[in-house]
Amino acid sequence: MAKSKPKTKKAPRKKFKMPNFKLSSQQKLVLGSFLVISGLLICIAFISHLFTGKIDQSALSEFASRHVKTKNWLSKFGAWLSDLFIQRGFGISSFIFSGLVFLSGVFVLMNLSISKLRKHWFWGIFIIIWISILFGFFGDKNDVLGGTIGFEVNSYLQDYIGKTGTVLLLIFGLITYLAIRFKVTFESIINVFKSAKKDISDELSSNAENQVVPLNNNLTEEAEAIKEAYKGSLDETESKEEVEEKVAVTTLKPEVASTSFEVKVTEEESEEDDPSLEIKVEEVKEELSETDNLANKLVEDFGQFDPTLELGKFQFPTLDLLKKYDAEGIKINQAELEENKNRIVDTLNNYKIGIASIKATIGPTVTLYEIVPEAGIRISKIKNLEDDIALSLSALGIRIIAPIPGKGTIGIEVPNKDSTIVSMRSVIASKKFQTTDMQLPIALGKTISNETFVVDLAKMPHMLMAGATGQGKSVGLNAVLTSLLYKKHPAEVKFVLVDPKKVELTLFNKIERHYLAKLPDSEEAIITDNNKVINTLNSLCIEMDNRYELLKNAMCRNIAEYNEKFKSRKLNPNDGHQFLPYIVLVVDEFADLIMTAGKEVETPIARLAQLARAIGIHLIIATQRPSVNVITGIIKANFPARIAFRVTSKIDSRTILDGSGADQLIGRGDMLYTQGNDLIRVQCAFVDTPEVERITEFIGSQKAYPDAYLLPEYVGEEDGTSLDIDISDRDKLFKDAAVVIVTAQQGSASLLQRKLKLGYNRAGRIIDQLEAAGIVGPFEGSKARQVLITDLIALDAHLENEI
Ligand SMILES: Nc1ncnc2c1ncn2[C@@H]1O[C@H](COP(=O)(O)OP(=O)(O)OP(=O)(O)O)[C@@H](O)[C@H]1O
Repeated sequence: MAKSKPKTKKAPRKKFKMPNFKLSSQQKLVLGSFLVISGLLICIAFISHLFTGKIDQSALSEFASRHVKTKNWLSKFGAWLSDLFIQRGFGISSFIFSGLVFLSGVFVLMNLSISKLRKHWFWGIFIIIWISILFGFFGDKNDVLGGTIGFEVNSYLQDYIGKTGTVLLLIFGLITYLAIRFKVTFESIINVFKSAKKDISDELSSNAENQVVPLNNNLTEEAEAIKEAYKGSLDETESKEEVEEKVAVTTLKPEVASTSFEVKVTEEESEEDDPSLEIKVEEVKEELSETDNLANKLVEDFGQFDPTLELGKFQFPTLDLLKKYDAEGIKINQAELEENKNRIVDTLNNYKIGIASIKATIGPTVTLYEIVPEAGIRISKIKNLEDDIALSLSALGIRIIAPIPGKGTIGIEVPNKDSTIVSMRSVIASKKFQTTDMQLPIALGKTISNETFVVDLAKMPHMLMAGATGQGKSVGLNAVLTSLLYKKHPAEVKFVLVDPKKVELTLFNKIERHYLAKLPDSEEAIITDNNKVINTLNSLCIEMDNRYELLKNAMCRNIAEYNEKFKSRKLNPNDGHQFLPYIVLVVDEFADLIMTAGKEVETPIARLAQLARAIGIHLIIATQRPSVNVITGIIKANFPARIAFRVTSKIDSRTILDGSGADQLIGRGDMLYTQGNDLIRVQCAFVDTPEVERITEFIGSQKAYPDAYLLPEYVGEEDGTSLDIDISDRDKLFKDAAVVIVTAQQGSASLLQRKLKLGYNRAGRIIDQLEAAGIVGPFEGSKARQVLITDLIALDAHLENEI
């Protein structure tokens, strides 16, 4: 048996996407029953046409007249429809059409797979046409069997390929239908013939055997009974032999049946062996839980939760707010290239280093010369010549990468005489940034091969940025913030900005109510006072703990999963669940902060850096002095993504990058980026203050939220309330807390934490005060405390009695 070729993997076919209009259960019932009834009516009209079609023919010409009567069981409409489909269309195969309409109704009613229905329709129409052509072959023009279309197609085919050609085409059509629709193969046809042959021969032989069986001796009890019965009803003329023969046939019947069963089994076996047969895997529907059902219903009724709805009309900043620079686009200076190449080759030759080949890649600020040294040259020898090469090229910022990872060449980066500005506009407009599906995409600039460099802050998950003064840090921070403003809706991301220099980030004040987060009692969202930073950082830690609690309750592992679940309405807002925006904490001049606040800042920063990645809080820390007492081991360990602008010493470079290189950069946004392994040289995108101003103004002039995003309140240990039960010493939020607890009838500290955005300690203290006031019962282990007041009226009365 010829083996069919192993199937090669098909390239994924682009699936036709149906427009996504979902029907509610009620709409499905209406549409489904409409289709089922239509299918039946069409069928009735067609059947009637077989009897009344001829009579109705004349009436059809005066169809519009009300007085003209038709005989069709569905009257004029039925007569018209059947004439259209059967007489002028496809003949009697049109019945299949009514079947397809009926089937569609059943599919809609029973909520079956649309793709299967599509298959039924495709093959249904195929067979309608095929049958119509087949009957058209034999019939005449007005024949009900083939219809006009069948006849016309036939005569067309016969004009071009003759009768024989038409017959062969029909046979081919049938084979195609059987092969694809019913998975018939050549082998299976042969098997059918074989089994039929076997069947017949078996039957013949068994018949022959029957005749020689000595009936009288072998009759079973059952046979005896039948024999008796036959005897009773025996016609006088029937002989005894005849009766016995009948009985023998009856008793032998099971044997014949078992033979045919055997044939069936062999058929099945041959099917199993057949390699061309595809196995169909039944899709098993996942059982939905009660909450899933509710969520599905809510989504069906209201659609997915849209966090952007409150600012539904929000418009993202347009590209024309960003400046276009003249000096954009790489210009190739052939003379410079040639000159540098000759110098590199000469310098290396002076040290007896031969070069096999050299290649140049021109970037916005530096050109990378990749050389392949001749065999036998030690790489370290070239690496040691860094200064000599720099001297001979009389250029700053030469960096030697020996070898370039994964390439087997040695790279020498030489700054271009005229560098080109990488504008923010060009990177934002790039396809890479526009089409990215990253969660927090940041267009940092362009690489040496002039590709836009986009990274995902959510994956980093935190970023450390260092560089000497005036080398492009602030511009870098602005580039990061601008990227996010161009890609994220105010509902999706919030910034916490810490700016001890007081001037760098002030422009972002305009978007306070859109994008910024702040402490409830602070006036300014941008934090310039170092003491306030401590509160904010601790508040972020509380927010982190709260978010972890929410994620734990929702059984999600990260913020993306949680938000997805919330959007599909599987989380109940009454349980404190809400859509969680990403929070990006930007700290400029971190060194200054460490100097003034020291450990108090370091601890929460380290906590956030260690834990906050899963719950969507990301840190960006910038510093001028990347010395070891600023970037401590614990901070460094949690900031795998680092950006180094030009630094003044090799030691600084080592602190920030764990290697040299940053000291050889040329400044003005020239930077090295690492995410733990390779160093990538990137020219940072340039965004000027007026551009940032235009963007913030554009956003700030639009409708905003009533307030900035409020972080949970943090009460420093020293100004916290004591556990005293004295009424005057109660927490400020005591009454609010009592209302929350009584309304929810649930005495738990975590409820207070969520509803009032409190830290754990403060919520715990309030619960103790509530207990002392007789509002909640005593601590009951893992269970929530009992609430002793039943409603708000009783609560008011209770509190008044106290005074
Ligand atoms: N990506 C860039 N492309 C071109 N020029 C740049 C780029 N980044 C910075 N510059 C130039 O360098 C100057 C200083 O940049 P920036 O203000 O960002 O430095 P800085 O590192 O923040 O300094 P400081 O720490 O003192 O605030 C800018 O005014 C600009 O002229």
